[in-house]
Amino acid sequence: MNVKDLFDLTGKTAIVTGGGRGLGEQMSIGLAEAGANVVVCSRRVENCLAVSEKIRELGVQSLALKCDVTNPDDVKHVVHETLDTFGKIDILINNSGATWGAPVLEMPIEAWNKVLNVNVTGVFLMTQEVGKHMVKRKQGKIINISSVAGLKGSDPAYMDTIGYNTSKGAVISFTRDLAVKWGPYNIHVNAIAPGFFPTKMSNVLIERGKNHFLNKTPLKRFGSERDLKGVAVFLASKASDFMTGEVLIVDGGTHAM
Ligand SMILES: NC(=O)c1ccc[n+]([C@@H]2O[C@H](COP(=O)([O-])OP(=O)(O)OC[C@H]3O[C@@H](n4cnc5c(N)ncnc54)[C@H](O)[C@@H]3O)[C@@H](O)[C@H]2O)c1
Ligand SMILES: O=C(O)[C@H](O)[C@@H](O)[C@H](O)[C@H](O)CO
Repeated sequence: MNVKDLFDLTGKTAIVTGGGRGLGEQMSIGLAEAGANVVVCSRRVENCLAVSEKIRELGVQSLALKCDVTNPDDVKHVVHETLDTFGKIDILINNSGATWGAPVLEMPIEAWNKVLNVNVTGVFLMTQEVGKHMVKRKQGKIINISSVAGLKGSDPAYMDTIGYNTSKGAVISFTRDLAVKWGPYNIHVNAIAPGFFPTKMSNVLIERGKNHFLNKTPLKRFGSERDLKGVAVFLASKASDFMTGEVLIVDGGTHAM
């Protein structure tokens, strides 16, 4: 198969959670540029509508749906609407995420539960619902957004995020175990561990420790809009058909240091 065909997503259907802004928006656009129809969902449907509009301008179809990934009814609704409109789901990107900064001894249980709920339970709920369809069809690509923070501890002067780091480590364990369980169903489950990308979530950290983080990044810059979408397209496409249970680190070399 020609390499361009390996990366082609024409006719595929993708769901991206938290697709209304930040990295989710960038990856949604990337999948659409590669030919996929994309369902953009998030808590705020206004953001999703704007991203859907951009996607339709690329000549593919898009739906914008409200979805809190911690709410099983919302998750079911997204899967139902997607199947109703497109008849199948080929790709799921579990991108929604939340964080909370507090020293361990001061971390409120409510914040801990919220972070774990969105970042871990949300990934589970969405995967379970989409998986019912993918397992039956014996086809699927699931991409979970972890973080470099899930692979190592962070400097508390800049990132005191015990719940976040824990949740992103859990996303990697979830990815590996599910890859083993669903490999026989021809479902590929991989994770991406991004380093620092300026978004609403990370801007406060970047303001606090720009030089600190740049010093810890061999490529001496933060991730940009073009740095993640190609990786997402790769993991969503035939080009990665012999990969599952893998974590791709996209961090300018931070983890290598
Ligand atoms: N920006 C970075 O440097 C960086 C690095 C590593 C990993 N990540 C991860 O990338 C993902 C996207 O983050 P981002 O940087 O674009 O930040 P962001 O805050 O712009 O995006 C987070 C998205 O998650 C959605 N979300 C939050 N709670 C939700 C819920 N309960 N239900 C549904 N959607 C919900 C938000 O609406 C938003 O669309 C997150 O999982 C984050 O942990 C980001
Ligand atoms: O939002 C995130 O997940 C952060 O950007 C982390 O991934 C940092 O890059 C890392 O922890 C630096 O030490």
